[in-house]
Amino acid sequence: MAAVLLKTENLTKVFNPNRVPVHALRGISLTIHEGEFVAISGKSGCGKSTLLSILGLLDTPTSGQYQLCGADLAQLSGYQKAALRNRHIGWVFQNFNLINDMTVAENVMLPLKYNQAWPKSTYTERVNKVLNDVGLDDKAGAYPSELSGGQQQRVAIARALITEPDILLADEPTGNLDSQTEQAIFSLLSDLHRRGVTILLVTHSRNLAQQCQRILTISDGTLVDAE
Ligand SMILES: Nc1ncnc2c1ncn2[C@@H]1O[C@H](COP(=O)(O)OP(=O)(O)OP(=O)(O)O)[C@@H](O)[C@H]1O
Repeated sequence: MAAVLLKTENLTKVFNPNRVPVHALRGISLTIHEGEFVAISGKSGCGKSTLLSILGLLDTPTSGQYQLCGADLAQLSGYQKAALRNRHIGWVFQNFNLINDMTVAENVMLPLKYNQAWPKSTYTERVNKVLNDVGLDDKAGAYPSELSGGQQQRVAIARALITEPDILLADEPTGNLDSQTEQAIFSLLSDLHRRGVTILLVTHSRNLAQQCQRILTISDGTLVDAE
């Protein structure tokens, strides 16, 4: 059995607890193992992004337990959580989040500067490798504005992969792309999964979710179905 990468028990998230409370998550318990490709699916507003933000250490739960790579998050300081995030998690967002006045290579290299694990002498080699992995080796010197949406998302995926994270968290990564480019980006994620990357994908698309190994369906902050 593959190792457990992340495990939650009874996670809740309440926004605006002192005004009009919004119960975004109402007790989510799940386990993700190394090597899985899992979709988080459900209607708009059901809590998908809130869950992913907590799993990716961009937000904290109101209550419940969360263990990432064996570490209990409740026991860690903000600094320790940031270190854990840099070491274990790669993020891909719907709107790419590239820095427009940096080249593709500079964007992709950025996470290495916040991660002590990689000596500076290896940066160029690593950038070339991940750009090759996403099929963009000829675009290292281009600026984001010179690329198509699909190419920009490939750059964002390369940037997420450069530190060899244990898990890739993708929040609607194809939400801004046409259907043909959506399928191409999904194929890239599938290919990365076949090469050993663990992926958690938030998607509205039932079609994409059904191409993953497992679907976690959320409704009104609750896990209703695990296929
Ligand atoms: N910062 C916030 N403050 C208050 N309420 C919030 C905040 N963020 C999210 N919510 C609420 O929490 C609920 C879950 O939101 P979330 O963004 O997780 O849903 P989602 O499933 O990702 O939706 P979508 O598919 O539309 O992106 C919604 O009711 C939303 O309005």
